[in-house]
Amino acid sequence: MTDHTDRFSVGGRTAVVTGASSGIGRAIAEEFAADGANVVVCSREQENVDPVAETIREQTEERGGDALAVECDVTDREAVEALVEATVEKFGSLDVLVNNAGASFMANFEDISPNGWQKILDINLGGTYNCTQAAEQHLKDGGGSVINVASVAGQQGAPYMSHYGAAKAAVVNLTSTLAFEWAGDGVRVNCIAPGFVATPGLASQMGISADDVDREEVERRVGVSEEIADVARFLASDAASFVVGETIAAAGVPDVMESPDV
Ligand SMILES: CCCCCCC/C=C/C(=O)SCCNC(=O)CCNC(=O)[C@H](O)C(C)(C)COP(=O)(O)OP(=O)(O)OC[C@H]1O[C@@H](n2cnc3c(N)ncnc32)[C@H](O)[C@@H]1OP(=O)(O)O
Ligand SMILES: NC(=O)C1=CN([C@@H]2O[C@H](COP(=O)(O)OP(=O)(O)OC[C@H]3O[C@@H](n4cnc5c(N)ncnc54)[C@H](OP(=O)(O)O)[C@@H]3O)[C@@H](O)[C@H]2O)C=CC1
Repeated sequence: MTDHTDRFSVGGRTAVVTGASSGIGRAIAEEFAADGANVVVCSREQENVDPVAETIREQTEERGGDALAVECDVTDREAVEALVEATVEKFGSLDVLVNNAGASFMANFEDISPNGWQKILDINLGGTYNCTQAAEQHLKDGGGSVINVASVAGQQGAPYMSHYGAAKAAVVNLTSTLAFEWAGDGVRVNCIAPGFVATPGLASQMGISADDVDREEVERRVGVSEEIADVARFLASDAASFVVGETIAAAGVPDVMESPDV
């Protein structure tokens, strides 16, 4: 009989999680490590990821998972290549790549400057391109998996996020296209499209602190990072062996379902 516990596990794998100093990326790294994975956590500032790796090492000592913190701006190709090298040097493989690093600001389309537009495309789409290309050979060597973090804003219109929505829509398309190209090499490429998730990043866009995200909203239609991490762990595990090129929305109950009067 199939051991379902093992099929849902990512234990023993090595995962790189970009943008892991905060929010969703941090939760994914912590969840993978708690399940026995080795995780490489990266962000633009070494001092932001060092405490994450430290906490993970303390919490997962008995499970066998380990953590490495690497400073890496995903828009910097050389830094991304160094990230991949550091991963393989430390852990011997790169089995799972989570392209989570992302950013946005809210603005009317007509107020977005060329630099602002390019910046959002570079982080969200360019970063995914850089990391995935740099990791290619290692992913193919081990029959690995890529998990992109897009957004519901990349699947439908979302006001004041035209730059971000366009970038994330491209990530969704890249997911399904690359899944075709790499399926023959045993690499699965999938994507998660979160709705609103209470993170420091979302709060800063809204001009508030993460603790001030409305509790009632949290229970109703704003998720928490761990709910995205659960989906990521499923996609990285053998339980998702037949899931290829998909974008899974994790966005709670849509507004239209809010008040069914029945
Ligand atoms: C139905 C939809 C449901 C789903 C919705 C999902 C919503 C989720 C969104 C998220 O992704 S939240 C998590 C991501 N985290 C963040 O976005 C972090 C917060 N943002 C930032 O840290 C910054 O804003 C930034 C995006 C990283 C940019 O900062 P940076 O210091 O790198 O660049 P700047 O030099 O400040 O700006 C570059 C360029 O952009 C213009 N710009 C910046 N903010 C605005 C703005 N609010 N309005 C208009 N333009 C803006 C800025 O002016 C610069 O352009 P130039 O002036 O040089 O032309
Ligand atoms: N929160 C939400 O409502 C939603 C989020 N998403 C997506 O989920 C992902 C994570 O978002 P969230 O956790 O909210 O964001 P946060 O802003 O809380 O975290 C973003 C992370 O990315 C890192 N980062 C930013 N720019 C770069 C870069 N150029 N290179 C490397 N790391 C970088 C930040 O670290 P540092 O500052 O230390 O570099 C931080 O660790 C993003 O892709 C976002 O678009 C999608 C839909 C909804």
